[in-house]
Amino acid sequence: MSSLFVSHININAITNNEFTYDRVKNISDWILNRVDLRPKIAIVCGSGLGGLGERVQDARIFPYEEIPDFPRSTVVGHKGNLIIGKLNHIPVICMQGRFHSYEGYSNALCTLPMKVFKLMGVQTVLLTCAAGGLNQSFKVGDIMLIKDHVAPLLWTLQNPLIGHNDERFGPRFPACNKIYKKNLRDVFHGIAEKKQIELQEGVYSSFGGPCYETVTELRALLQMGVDAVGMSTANEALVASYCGMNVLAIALITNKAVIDYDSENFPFHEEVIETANRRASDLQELVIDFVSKIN
Ligand SMILES: O=P(O)(O)O[C@@H]1C[C@H](O)[C@@H](CO)O1
Ligand SMILES: Nc1nc2[nH]cnc2c(=O)[nH]1
Repeated sequence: MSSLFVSHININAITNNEFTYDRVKNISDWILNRVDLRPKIAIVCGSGLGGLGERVQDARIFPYEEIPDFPRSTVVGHKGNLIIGKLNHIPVICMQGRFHSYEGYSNALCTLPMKVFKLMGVQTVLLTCAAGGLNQSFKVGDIMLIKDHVAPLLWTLQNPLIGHNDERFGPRFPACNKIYKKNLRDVFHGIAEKKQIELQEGVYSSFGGPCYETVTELRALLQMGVDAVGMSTANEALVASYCGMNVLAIALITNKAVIDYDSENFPFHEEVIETANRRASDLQELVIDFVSKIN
């Protein structure tokens, strides 16, 4: 049996037909029956950013493999734990590791946790990710608030909302011009200013991976106004917003996207993890303050 196997669920199912309301409710009830806390804030830790999970106090830790119908994490830098506890006395649910389409999961499966959060009563989802910096004024280690996305996979049958639509999750035709909430970005800017941590804001683009981009792809994205590139987050933001939850998304610029055909530089995952580890503590401090502010 493959380690990717998830009981009953076809991990390659392109449409969300596999993820009925009852099935998602079953997962959410399984979790709620094991904890007293009722978090209103969910946090997803991106590549190398799982250290935030270790800051959660009074933590109940559920390895993904224990949760019924939940996918497994297979990527270095993604531990694969769902953690429920408190950050600065505020109840939170934290994913120490996310799911990517390059792991062999459909986007419908990658975004299943957003629907679980919705049924658990979560109101705000804070997504973090590692990304390559395309904006030439960005430096490795910069923290960028995502204000919008360009996600070609979501233009295809890999859109996680394709399939049956259950209005208890959200509308058939969701608007996408206000996915990343401005009021939450404003709060986050205020916190960063107080802590004197420089913050960028920009457009994130995500691809399925696992390969990084070609020079020409990156140049085209630059022309479209993209500031950073990754392999996740846009799908989760879409589904969280569709489910009526507020979204704040943060990309850590872990490497420079190479837009020079003759450059000897190239992106690699160890650099991504190393930068994430180096900048983890600033990001954690910002997130912990943010959680207290919006609760
Ligand atoms: O899970 P995120 O989006 O933070 O991780 C990015 C995308 C790939 O998983 C990995 C590539 O280095 O980093
Ligand atoms: N697609 C993509 N994902 C990343 N994740 C971290 N860095 C990068 C990058 O340069 N490109």
